[in-house]
Amino acid sequence: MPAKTGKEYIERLKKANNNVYIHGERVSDVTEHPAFKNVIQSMAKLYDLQYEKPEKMLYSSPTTGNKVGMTFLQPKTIDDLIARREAITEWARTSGGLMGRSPDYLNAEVMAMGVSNELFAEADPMFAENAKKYYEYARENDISLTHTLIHPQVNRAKAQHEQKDANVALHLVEKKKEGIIVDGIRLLATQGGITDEILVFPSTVKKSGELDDPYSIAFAIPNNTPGLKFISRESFDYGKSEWDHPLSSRFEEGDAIVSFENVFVPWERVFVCGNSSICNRTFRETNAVVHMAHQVLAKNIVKTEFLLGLALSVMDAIGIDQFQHVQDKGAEIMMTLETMRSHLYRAEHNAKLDKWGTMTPDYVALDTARNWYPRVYPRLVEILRVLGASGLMGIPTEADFRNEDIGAIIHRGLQGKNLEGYERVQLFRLAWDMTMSAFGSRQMHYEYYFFGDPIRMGMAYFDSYEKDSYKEIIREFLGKVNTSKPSFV
Ligand SMILES: Cc1cc2nc3c(=O)[nH]c(=O)nc-3n(C[C@H](O)[C@H](O)[C@H](O)COP(=O)(O)OP(=O)(O)OC[C@H]3O[C@@H](n4cnc5c(N)ncnc54)[C@H](O)[C@@H]3O)c2cc1C
Repeated sequence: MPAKTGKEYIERLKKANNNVYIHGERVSDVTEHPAFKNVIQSMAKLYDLQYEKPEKMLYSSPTTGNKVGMTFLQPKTIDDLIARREAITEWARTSGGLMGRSPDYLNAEVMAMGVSNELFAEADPMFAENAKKYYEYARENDISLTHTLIHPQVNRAKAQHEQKDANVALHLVEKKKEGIIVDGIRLLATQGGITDEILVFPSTVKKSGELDDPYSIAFAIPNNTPGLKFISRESFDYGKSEWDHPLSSRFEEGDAIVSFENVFVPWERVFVCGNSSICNRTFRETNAVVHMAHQVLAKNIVKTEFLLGLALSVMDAIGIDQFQHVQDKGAEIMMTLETMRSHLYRAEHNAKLDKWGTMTPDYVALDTARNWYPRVYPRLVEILRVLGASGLMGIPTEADFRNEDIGAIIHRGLQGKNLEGYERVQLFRLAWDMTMSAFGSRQMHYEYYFFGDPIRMGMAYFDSYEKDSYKEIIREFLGKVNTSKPSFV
């Protein structure tokens, strides 16, 4: 099957009738429900874009010759890497980088695990074959994916097997002839229920010991598998117009708790079965984390461009761009953007073929970028908030502008240096939705926790960083100091 269109994406969701709950109710059709229908339209536009720009968004499948999504490509050259990133960028631009879980993120994971599947074979060659076949299946059917990596936050001081109710977290219940039975809760599936399938994988950061083997599983199943429930948090899409809520009304992806009640997973969909050692190494040894970080960096560059454009427009609108601290804050965003671009350039141009023949970006560049952005993004949001000041609260709605009594008053009273009131408020509503609305606050939280807990990610970064050569510089420097050690020390 060739890459899907937006219409096909929506039809599949309707047909699947995933078990989604929100605001205390079972959703009968996510494609029509106010909490999901708008983001589903945005997702559909991504799939349509594949056919609007086929030269950029599609390539010929190596197995069927069908035109499949470029974001599934196994890059074999630096040009391939760049082509895949350009497709990622094209998708990200449709939302200013605000759809964090557009399908390319998990397409990169599925690709990497599918082609670098040796690790899964350590337990049984069948698991490696499963990963390979799943990549082909996802690519050929343009499967949209959600994923869940985290155990519930019960008691973080204890391993899963030590929890007072050790059956809360998703765990292996039984191995059967045809597959496995799993039961329990996993967090937190962004786009849960508005995608075709779910990937269950270990955390990218947290490591487990052998006693947590029953919790150490990886598999992929359709989102309408019996026993699977997506329990969504309340929606931040309040059904407002695009003028009022320019981001929340289109890009509110939703986050869901995922409940598995004795769910059956056929063996052909299992990649890791009760093996903490393999789980601990999955993301790094398959290079999945590298290809996912490449997608994330490309997306975050688009997001930073969007934020910079917004900050500069706010400066223009209220005539603050000549003030020193305002320029300095603008420079901070610019330097962030340029640093991210440098990481991307280094990642792509220092890429090397891995042992499976995949052109793999420079991991140090990407690891640095993925550790750094969660730290800097809250600052970028703060800058926009500080520059916007009262303008982020003086934001009447579109309906106010249409009201005969007050429309003309606010149109005049809220004019800017270069904009009329209606246009200035529209701009500031965008800045508010990016920073302070429920949607904007979630974006900040999301970026902070995107790849895992930044504190533990930072510890892992510190641990894996090559340090000896730097200590050697100091040893050598001190060794050249012209002195002689006293005989008594
Ligand atoms: C908006 C949003 C969307 C998300 N979407 C997804 C998704 O689509 N799929 C998915 O799988 N996950 C998703 N997540 C979850 C995300 O992966 C986690 O939030 C992240 O990995 C951190 O884990 P946690 O939330 O369990 O935090 P916890 O591990 O519970 O940490 C809570 C706090 O305690 C501290 N802490 C806990 N344990 C330790 C320790 N051992 N050492 C030091 N400090 C510790 C942390 O530093 C942190 O400050 C999402 C999260 C958010 C906020």
